[in-house]
Amino acid sequence: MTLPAQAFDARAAATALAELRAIAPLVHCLTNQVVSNFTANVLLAAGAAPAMVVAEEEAGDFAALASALLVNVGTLDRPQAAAMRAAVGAASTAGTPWVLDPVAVGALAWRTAFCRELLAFSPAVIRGNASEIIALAGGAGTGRGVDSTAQSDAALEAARALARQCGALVVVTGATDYLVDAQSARGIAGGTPRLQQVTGTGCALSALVAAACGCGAVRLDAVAAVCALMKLAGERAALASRGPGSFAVALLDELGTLASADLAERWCA
Ligand SMILES: Nc1ncnc2c1ncn2[C@@H]1O[C@H](COP(=O)(O)OP(=O)(O)O)[C@@H](O)[C@H]1O
Ligand SMILES: Cc1ncsc1CCOP(=O)(O)O
Ligand SMILES: [Mg+2]
Repeated sequence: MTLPAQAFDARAAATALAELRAIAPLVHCLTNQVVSNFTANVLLAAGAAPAMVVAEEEAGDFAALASALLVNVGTLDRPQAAAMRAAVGAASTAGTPWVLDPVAVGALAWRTAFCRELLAFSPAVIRGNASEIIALAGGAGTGRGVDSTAQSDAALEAARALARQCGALVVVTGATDYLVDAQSARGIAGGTPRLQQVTGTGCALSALVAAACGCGAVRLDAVAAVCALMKLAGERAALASRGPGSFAVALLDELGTLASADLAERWCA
């Protein structure tokens, strides 16, 4: 069975993006070594404030005072796992919303068990590619390292099961991004395959999702806003660049300069 997906509310998303830029949420990032700098720059470009506070001794304190927390297991090791446990525990106690990016879950047993352990601490959002979401929900791992071998619509049922299991909003990205909760699914089509040719766009999007969660009550519109923002910035950057290097630079420029009203213009009929 395939879940029917509704269109997202692009006008409400435009409003939510303007609010995010006004609030400039402080995002505590526990992320992987590959994408740390790029993630910080994406958050800054979009109007949020990044901070990578990584020591186990400090991660809990900072998670308690940040607007939101990102946990990304891309280059997970023992010290980082300890810092993540401290941060997620403190975030739960303090009411800081946190986002899980289950990079390469399904491909590797230790990180798969670790992410499943963290689900008990109620992430606000889980953002992953289709293979990761299918595997985290208990299906067979179909990924190729950090990349998906499945289309995002193939993960809709898994996303629904995961949302029901842990109460999170589940975001499955791909040619169409889907926002799935226990009751509904919303789709955002667009973007460009070029987004897959620069490492860290998915990871940076998860950080933007955390920023969206750090703007008050977790709202579907705010998460949709940052997904749409990445897609539209990618479309524009593809037109303004001549390869992966200039695309990455152009993407940051577009994330910073795109007007919130542009989201409504792009996706409203
Ligand atoms: N085929 C595609 N066409 C358009 N946009 C895509 C495509 N694949 C991925 N994206 C976009 O690239 C970004 C990263 O998504 P994805 O590649 O699924 O994550 P990950 O890097 O975690 O595997 C998202 O903004 C997503 O919408
Ligand atoms: C290449 C790589 N290896 C471990 S984490 C990572 C970055 C993955 O980034 P993304 O999932 O956003 O493409
Ligand atoms: Mg990727």
